[in-house]
Amino acid sequence: MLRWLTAGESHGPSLTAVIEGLPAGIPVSREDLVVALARRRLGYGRGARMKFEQDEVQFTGGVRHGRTMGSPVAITIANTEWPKWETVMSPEPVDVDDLRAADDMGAPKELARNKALTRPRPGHADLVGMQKYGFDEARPVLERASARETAARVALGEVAARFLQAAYGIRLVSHTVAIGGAEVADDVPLPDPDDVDSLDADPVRTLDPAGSAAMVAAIDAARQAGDTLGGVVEVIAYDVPPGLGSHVHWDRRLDSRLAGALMGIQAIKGVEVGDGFRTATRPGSQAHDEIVRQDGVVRRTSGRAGGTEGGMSTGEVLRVRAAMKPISTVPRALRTIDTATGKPATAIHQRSDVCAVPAAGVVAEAMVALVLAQSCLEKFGGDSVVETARNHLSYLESIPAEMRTW
Ligand SMILES: Cc1cc2nc3c(=O)[nH]c(=O)nc-3n(C[C@H](O)[C@H](O)[C@H](O)COP(=O)(O)O)c2cc1C
Ligand SMILES: C=C(O[C@@H]1CC(C(=O)O)=C[C@@H](OP(=O)(O)O)[C@H]1O)C(=O)O
Repeated sequence: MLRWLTAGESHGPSLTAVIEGLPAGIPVSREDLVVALARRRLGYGRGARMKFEQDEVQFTGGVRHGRTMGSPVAITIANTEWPKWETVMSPEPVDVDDLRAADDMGAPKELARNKALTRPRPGHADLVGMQKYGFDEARPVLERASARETAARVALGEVAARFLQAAYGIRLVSHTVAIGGAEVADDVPLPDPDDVDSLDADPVRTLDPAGSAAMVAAIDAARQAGDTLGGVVEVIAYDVPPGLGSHVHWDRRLDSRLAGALMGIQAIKGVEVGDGFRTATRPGSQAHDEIVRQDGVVRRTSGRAGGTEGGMSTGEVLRVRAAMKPISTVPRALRTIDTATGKPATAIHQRSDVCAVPAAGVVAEAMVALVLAQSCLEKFGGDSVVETARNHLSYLESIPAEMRTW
């Protein structure tokens, strides 16, 4: 069983990620993680932190001489700003009243970080987190609700992606399909996983120049208006074998696991598998992917289902989308209450992103990689890359020639 966990706060000393159940022999290096984390920091509309955040990453377990050993893989990502937050986020007891009193007496800005955050932001975890955990301010909630945590998931996802490629030849890519009201054109070809550099070179990670320009303009307009934007990202996986997941039980369905993993990303409010909600508007004759024999192999005439049927991968291109709500720290602050007094107030506004949709695509790609790695290991097992790759091949060879899609 493949399982993973992350820990760490947005302004704590570091993030920690552990993944257990990966086979031995996956080629992966610190440099791979550095590149993956740099991709997550990209994207037009991100805030100041992404300009200086270094994501100082290292393996602290499970990898030796560039290969996994089959033991839990542990990763640490240091937070660049930790020295400024050492007191506010100190794990040791501090006299909070003293610190807050210093703030009230006009302390320099770095000390004013201690101020109680009592004006919860609509759309963030602040208010309900305070109610649930019994806090009198939002700091202990927002520190973990923050999408800083997604850096840890991207690092784990990179290890999973290296595994998928080395063992089964599966490759993944993500791109942005909409920001605010601006969308990519319908006829733009799917991105090539072997050329992510072209995607990453685009300010919003899309291959449609007109769509990209419209999205950048939308972000500029939102910034000028003191507003924020959400959007839609798509993840595509190529060369996924048929039969991952299962129709026999709800929690074994691949589509259910993918949806759960994508909804588990901060601010994601909708998931589509294949054409998803658009399929619901079509008649059955135009909703499914017809099965034909072409050039001696089984083919689908379209990819509307997004590569799953009956909760299993079909062997076609896997395609899932996630819809992100606009950033909830809105500069033109929304109405809230001050939880210290109960009186009306405007929500706290601190440094924040205007739009983080391009980064959410990189996070979504990581989550899909993790789910696929888990599903592949359930299907093929194996304690080494060589063993699981052999099991994969023998399964494919067991499928009768009349049913093969390759
Ligand atoms: C990559 C990424 C970056 C984000 N950046 C911010 C940000 O700068 N400010 C903010 O208020 N929310 C940001 N968010 C969204 C919050 O984390 C999210 O709104 C919050 O966790 C509440 O969303 P939820 O209701 O889905 O949990 C970001 C989300 C992602 C995925
Ligand atoms: C730190 C990251 O994203 C953060 C996500 C986030 C939020 O509220 O989710 C708020 C901001 O944090 P800060 O207040 O420190 O600038 C973003 O920068 C990151 O992605 O690494």
